[in-house]
Amino acid sequence: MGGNDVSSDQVVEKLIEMGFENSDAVEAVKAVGPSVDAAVEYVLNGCGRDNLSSSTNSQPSSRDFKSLGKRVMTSSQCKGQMRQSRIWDHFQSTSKPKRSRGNDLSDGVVSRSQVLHGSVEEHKGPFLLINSQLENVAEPFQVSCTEELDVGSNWESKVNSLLRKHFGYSSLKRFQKEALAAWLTHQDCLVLAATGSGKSLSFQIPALLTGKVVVVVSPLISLMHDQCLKLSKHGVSACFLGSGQPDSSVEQKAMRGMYSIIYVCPETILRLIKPLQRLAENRGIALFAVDEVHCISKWGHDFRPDYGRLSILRENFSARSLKFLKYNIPIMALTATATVRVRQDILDSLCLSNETKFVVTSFFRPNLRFSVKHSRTSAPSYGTDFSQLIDVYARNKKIDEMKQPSVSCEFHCQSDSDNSYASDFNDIEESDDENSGKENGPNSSRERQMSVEYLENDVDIFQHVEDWDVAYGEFGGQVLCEEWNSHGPPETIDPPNKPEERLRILQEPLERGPTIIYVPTRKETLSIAKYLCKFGVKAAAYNAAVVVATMAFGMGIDKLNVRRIIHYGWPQSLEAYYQEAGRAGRDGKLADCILYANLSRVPTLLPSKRSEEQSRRAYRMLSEIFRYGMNTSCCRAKILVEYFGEDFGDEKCLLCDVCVDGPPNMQDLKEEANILMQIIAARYAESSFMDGSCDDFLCSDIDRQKFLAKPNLRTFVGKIREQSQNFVTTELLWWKGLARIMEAKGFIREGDDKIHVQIKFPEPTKRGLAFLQSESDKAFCVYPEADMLLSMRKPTAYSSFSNWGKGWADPEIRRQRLEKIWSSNRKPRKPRKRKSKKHLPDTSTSRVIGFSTSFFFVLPGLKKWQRQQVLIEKLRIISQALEQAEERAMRFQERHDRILGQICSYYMVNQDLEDALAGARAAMNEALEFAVGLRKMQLLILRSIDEVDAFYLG
Ligand SMILES: Nc1ncnc2c1ncn2[C@@H]1O[C@H](COP(=O)(O)OP(=O)(O)OP(=O)(O)O)[C@@H](O)[C@H]1O
Ligand SMILES: [Mg+2]
Repeated sequence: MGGNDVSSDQVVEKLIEMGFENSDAVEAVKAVGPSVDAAVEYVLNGCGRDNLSSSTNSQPSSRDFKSLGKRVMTSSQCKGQMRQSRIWDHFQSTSKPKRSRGNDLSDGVVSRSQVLHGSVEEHKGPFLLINSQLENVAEPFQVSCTEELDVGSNWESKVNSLLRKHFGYSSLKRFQKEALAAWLTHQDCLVLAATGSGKSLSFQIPALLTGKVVVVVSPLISLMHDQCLKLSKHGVSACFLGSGQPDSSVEQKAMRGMYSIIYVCPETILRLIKPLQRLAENRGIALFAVDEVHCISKWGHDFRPDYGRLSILRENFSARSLKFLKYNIPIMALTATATVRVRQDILDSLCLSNETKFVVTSFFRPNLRFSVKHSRTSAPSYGTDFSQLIDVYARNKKIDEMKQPSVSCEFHCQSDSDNSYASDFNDIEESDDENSGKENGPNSSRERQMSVEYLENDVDIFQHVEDWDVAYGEFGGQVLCEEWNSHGPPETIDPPNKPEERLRILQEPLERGPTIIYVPTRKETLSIAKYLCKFGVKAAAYNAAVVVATMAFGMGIDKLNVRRIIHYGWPQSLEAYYQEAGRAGRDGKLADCILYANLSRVPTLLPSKRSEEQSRRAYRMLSEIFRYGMNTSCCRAKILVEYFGEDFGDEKCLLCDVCVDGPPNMQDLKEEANILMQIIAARYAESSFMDGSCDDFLCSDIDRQKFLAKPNLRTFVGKIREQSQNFVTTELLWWKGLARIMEAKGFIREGDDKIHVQIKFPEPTKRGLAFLQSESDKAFCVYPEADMLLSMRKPTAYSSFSNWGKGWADPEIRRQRLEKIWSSNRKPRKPRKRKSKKHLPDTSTSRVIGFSTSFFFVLPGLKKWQRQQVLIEKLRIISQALEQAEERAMRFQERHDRILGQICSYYMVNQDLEDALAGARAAMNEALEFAVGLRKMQLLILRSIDEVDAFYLG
C-alpha cells in the first residue's frame, strides 16, 4: 500500500481511518514519509506520541497496541460484512450468534481522542454507535481530565442541538440545566426531582458533550436494561455491568472505553476501581452518577448496604489520588424520593464536597389523582374492588378483538413480534384474547397465559443484588431506532400546573392505558392476576394490559402511558408508595393512583431480617403511610410532597379524593377527648396504683411485671365504657382514631419504648394535662379520620377470640349482667358452706392467667362488709386480668397471622418451610391452651360473682 503515489494527506487520512490518532498519524508521516506501512510501523513501535499516559500501571502493553493495529487492519478488510451492533449484543450474547474474534475490537483500548475525533468510524458494534453519536455532536468540547472544561458561553445551545438530534426534545428543563452547569464547573450535585421528570438526561448529556465515559451506579438490572435500550434508540452506546450481565466480555470492553455510558450496580463497581482508574486516564470519565441514590440511606425505603460503600468513588477518583486529574471527577446523585434526613445521609455517605450543588424541583406531580379506599384486600373483596377495572378492560373487548391483529403474547417471543416492552405492555391484550379463544376456550387459555413463568422474576424480600434482577424479554435496538426515527419522540404533554387546568382534566375521562397493581407478596400477584384473567382482563405478564407485581417491579422504568397504579394492601412506606405511584402518568395526562387498604387494621411489616434499629425505622415509616391512609382532611398530594420537605403552602392538587369529595363534617369531640384524657391522666396520677396491695394474688415476678405493665389504649377504653353510658357502644377503632388525633395535637404520647404504627400505650403530656385543666368552653373540633368514619359506618367484626372475650371481660356486659343478677327476684341465698377444696381452681388455669389459688377463697373470719369489699376488689382485679388476657389472646392471634404470612413468603422462596409451619403450630397450640384456660377462668369468675351476689343480698 505504501509508495510515493499517495500524498501525505491521504496517508494521514488512511491512518485515521484505521483507528490511529490524528496527531500520531501526522507525526508518523512527517517522520517516515507518505507510506502507510512505514507510518503504521512507526506508530506501533511507540515512536509516535501515544495518546495514552506514561503511567506504568495504566499504560496498555505493546501487545495492546499490536492487537489494535492488527484489529484495525482486519476490521477495515472486513468492512463490507459489518453490521451495526444491536443493544442485544451487549446484553445477551449467549443466545445470539457470537461475532468472530477477528472482528471483535475488545482487545483494544479506546482513547478519548479516538472517540473525539471519530477515528474508529469503521468498526462495528459499540464503535459505530460512538461514532454515530459523535457525528451528531456538532463540535464536541475538547475536554480532558487534565484540563478545565472548555465550555464556552454557548454550551446551552450545543446541548440543545444534541438534545434535538438524539432525543427529539427542543430544550433542557431548568433543573437539567442547573445540574449540567454544576457538572461543567466540576461541582458535585444532588438532584432531587419528581419521578418521571427527566433526571437521566442530566447525566447522559455529559457523555455526549465530552466523548468521555459516564459511569452510572444504579440499583436494578431492569432499570439499567431499560435505560440502555433507550440510549441505543438514540444512538448512544451503553452497557450494563452486574450480576444480570451474562456476557463477560462486555465488562472488558467497557473498561477499555468502548461504551459512552456504563451502568453498573454498586456491588460490581466496588471491584472495578482499578480498571476504572485506567479508563479515567485513557478515554476519561466525565462523571459518576449515582441514580436512585436514596438507596444509600438507612433512613430511606430501599436501603442497599453496598450503596453505603460508594464513598470509594470520591477516595479513588479525586485529583489527590490520581495525579493526571486536575479536578475530582464530579459525582451527581439523583433521586425522586429523599426526605431531609436521607439527603444528609447522601452527602455524608458519598463524601460529597461542601460546595455540592443542590438541584431541587417540586415533588408535585399535578396530573396524578391520589385516593385511598377501604378494603380487606383479600380474595372476597376482589369482586367489589376490581369491578371497575374489569369494566375498563373487558368492556370493549369484542370490538377490539375484531380490530387487532393476532399477536402472540408469550413472553419469550416478544422480540419476534418486534414490539418493545413498552408497546407490548400497552396494546396486545385484545389480540391475545382472540388467540386464546381459538385455542382452548377462554378460561384454560387465559390461565395458561398467566402461569408463573410470565410473572416478574423477583422476590418479596430482597437483601442481595440478585434479588433485584428482573429478567426482560429480548428486544432489537435497530427496530426501535427505526421506529423512533419515523415517529419521533412519544407524545407527552405538559402536566396541568395551573389549578384551572387541573380542574379541566378532571372532567375528562381517564384514558384506557396500562395498569400496574402492586401487592405485597407474589402469592397475591398470582391470585389477583388469576381473578382478573377469569373476567377477560389480560393480567400478569409484562405484555398484558394489567401487570400485577410486587414492589421490585419498575423503579425508574420510563413507561410513559401507565394510567393506573393500584396498591392493593399497605405499602411499607410513603417513599415506596410515592416512588411506585410515580410510575403513572409520565406522559403528563391524567392518571390514577389508588391505594386499597384495610383501614380498620394497622399495617404490618413484610417479613425480613432486620436489626432492632432497622425495625424501629421500618415501623416509623409504616406509621407514616398509615397516617396518610387515615387522613380525611388534607390534600393527599400536599401530604406527599411535604413529607419530602417541600412547602406546599395553601396549594391543593384539586384531584385527590379529599380535594374532590371534601373532608367529612367537623365534629366537636370535646367530651370524648376530655374523658379519654381524664382516664389516662388518672392512671398516671395514681401513685398508689398497684403499690403491692395485690401481691398476694400474683405468683411470680413475671406475673407481677405483666400485671403492673402499662395499660394500653384498650384498657382505657374499657374504663371509659365502665364510667360513661354515653360511650358504651363506641368502638375501640373509633377511640384509636381519636387517640391518634390527640397524639398529633401533642396531648398524649406513646409511653412504650417500642415504636408502634398506632399509639398503643398512651401517656399524658403537659399540654394534654393543661387541656384537661382548662375550663374554657372552647370546642374541640376535629375531622374524624378514616378509621373513625369506618367504625361509625358498620360494626366491627369480632374475631372468634374477642367474641367470647366480649362476655364478662366487657365492662358494659359485665355491668348489665351484674345488674340483672342484683335486680333479680330470686330470694337471697344464704352463702353455702363449701369445702374449700371444691373451690380450688384448676392450677393449670391459674398458672396461665397468673393468680395464686388463694385468690379464689373468700377469707374466713372477716365481717360481711369486709368480705364484700374483698370480693369487689377481687372482681375488679379479675376484670382487669381478663382485659389483659384478652389482649394477650389478640397478640397470639396476631402472632399466628404473622407466622402464617411468613409461611406464605417462606414458601415462595422455598426456605425453612418446616420451621415456619412448626412455629405456627406451636403458636396455635399455645393460643388454644390459653383459650381453654380463659374459659375455665370465666367459670371461676362466675362463681366469685355468685359469692358477691350472696353477700350483697345476704
Ligand atoms: N428536556 C426534556 N424535554 C422533554 N422531555 C424530557 C426532557 N428530559 C427528559 N424528558 C423525558 O422525561 C421522561 C422521564 O425521564 P427519566 O426516566 O429520566 O425520569 P426520571 O426523573 O429519572 O424518573 P424516575 O425518578 O422514575 O427514575 C423521559 O421520557 C424523557 O425522555
Ligand atoms: Mg430515573
